[in-house]
Amino acid sequence: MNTILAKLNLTGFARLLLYLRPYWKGMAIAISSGTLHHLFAIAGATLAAYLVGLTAMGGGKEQILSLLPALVLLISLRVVMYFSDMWFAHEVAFRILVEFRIKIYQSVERVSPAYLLNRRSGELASTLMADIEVLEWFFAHTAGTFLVALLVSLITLGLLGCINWLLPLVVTPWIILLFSVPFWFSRKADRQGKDTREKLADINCEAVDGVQGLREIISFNYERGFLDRLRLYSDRLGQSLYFYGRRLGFEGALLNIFSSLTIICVLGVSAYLIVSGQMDFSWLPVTVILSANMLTPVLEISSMARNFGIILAAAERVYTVLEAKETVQDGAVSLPEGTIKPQICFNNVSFRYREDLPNVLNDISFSVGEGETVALVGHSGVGKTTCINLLQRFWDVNRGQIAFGSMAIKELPLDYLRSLITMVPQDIYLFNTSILENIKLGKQGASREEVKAAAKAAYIHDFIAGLPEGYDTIAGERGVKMSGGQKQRIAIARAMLKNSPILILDEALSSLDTENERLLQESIKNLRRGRTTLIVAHRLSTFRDADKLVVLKNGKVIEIGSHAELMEKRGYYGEFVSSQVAVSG
Ligand SMILES: Nc1ncnc2c1ncn2[C@@H]1O[C@H](COP(=O)(O)OP(=O)(O)OP(=O)(O)O)[C@@H](O)[C@H]1O
Repeated sequence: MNTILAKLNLTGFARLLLYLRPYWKGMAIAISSGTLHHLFAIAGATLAAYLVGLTAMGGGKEQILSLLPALVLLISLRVVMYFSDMWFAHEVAFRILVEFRIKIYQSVERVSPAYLLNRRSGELASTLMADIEVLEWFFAHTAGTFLVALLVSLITLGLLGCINWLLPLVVTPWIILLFSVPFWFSRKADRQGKDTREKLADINCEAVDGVQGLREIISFNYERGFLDRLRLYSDRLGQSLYFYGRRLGFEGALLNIFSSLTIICVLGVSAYLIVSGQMDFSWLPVTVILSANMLTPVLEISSMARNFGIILAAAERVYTVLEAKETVQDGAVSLPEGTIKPQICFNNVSFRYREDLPNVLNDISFSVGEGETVALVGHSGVGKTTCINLLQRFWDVNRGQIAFGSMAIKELPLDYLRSLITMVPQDIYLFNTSILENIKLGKQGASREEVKAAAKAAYIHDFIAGLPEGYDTIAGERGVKMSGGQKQRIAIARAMLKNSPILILDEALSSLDTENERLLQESIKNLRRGRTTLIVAHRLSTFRDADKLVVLKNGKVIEIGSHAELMEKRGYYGEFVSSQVAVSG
């Protein structure tokens, strides 16, 4: 759907309207109910006006009483139709918004993590929540209302024509004028709408930053500085909204003037028709009521159209996420024949993050044999994390190849590739659900017993069992209720359950206390058993334990060998270890 929309290059509203297609039945009911609601309202008011005219002209009591039930019926029908209009229009709108939210989330997943690295979480949150919310105006109150206004205007003009042909002739230009007012300012409205959405996203970004960095803000006494920033962004939003509101006010004033002039013209023409004997006086209230009621949906749509700028800007921001391009293409559709050898081979790999940036990796080659543990070693920024990003195909190499045995990873379906790899990152994310569910992320259908076995192997079972609610304890948002070491061991239990042949460990930079460190090392040892493991290593204890070390410098592999071999060589690695020992103490 997204690619079709992009190919057709349909602009703003036409693209939004395409999303209504699957809901055409609900929309048809909403539009019919909306039209009937307005028509019953007009008919009721017209009948009431006619009765007033009749009474003023000294009409018969029986005739007036005989028309009263019809008036009650029209008012009741109007209420029922209003209810049905609101119900169906909102039902359709909210179903589309749910679909949009899911689609956006799927799009973010599809293009992650490269996409997320270039965007602030507040900006994405703003699109996911606020921008989508704005689209509700369009789906619930604009698309159908526009058709209703058009239908009601045409029907009412016909009715006025039945009273006298001059009346629709006078009213039509005003209706066209009222419809067209928002379009006179559409360029300005689009520009202002875009600006306010951007300013709103900026302030959302700041707010999210403030919540995420609250600990730093408090511990560095940055409250005042942060509040100043927040005020600055609020002022910018306020200024943008001021200009937006000023235009809205001006358009609103024009709409008011034109609608008043419409009624005055109708009154003037009616007076002329009565004086010239072309219309009976009893029709005067009817013509006024008819034209006033006809203006209601027209003004509704014109008022809505004044917000088109914001709606379009929100829609554009939603499309930007929906149509974001994947950094890597999932070319392969079928699984490879035979089994994949869990042997990692980097063959002359070169890579840069962007065309305009220098290479991060330069012609690097190394391999990790089946069941072997290899540690990537080197100073900060040398490209260790980049290697593991490329292995998971978050980005594709610019030159060379990464393969499992002889099978290039590019030839594997992405889902399959990622099912072969388990990553234990530095920064562990625990969801705000039970510890059981958090561990089960590794294997969603796992039984309680399987989860317990994994937790035991990760040396975290005793800790969990000691909690008042055991495995059903809520881990807390971002896992705040646990220590760093405990979170890491939960992540290791997760990885145990996933049971993939290839393991990537991004070793945490900070050291743990002795007991936690011992438990962590034991659990990692269990996890590594029988798996091909690539570690981004920071600690000497990890370098020593690895079967092989790949030493990186300036994006190049400069030494490969075991700790003992490299120490004996007294080359770059020897110097690196000495610097590490010096730093640690
Ligand atoms: N998304 C990105 N866009 C542009 N440059 C990046 C990106 N990610 C990393 N880099 C750059 O690539 C280089 C290698 O980064 P990488 O994270 O791989 O280093 P590292 O060896 O893992 O460092 P550390 O030990 O500090 O984690 C660095 O110069 C970094 O600034």
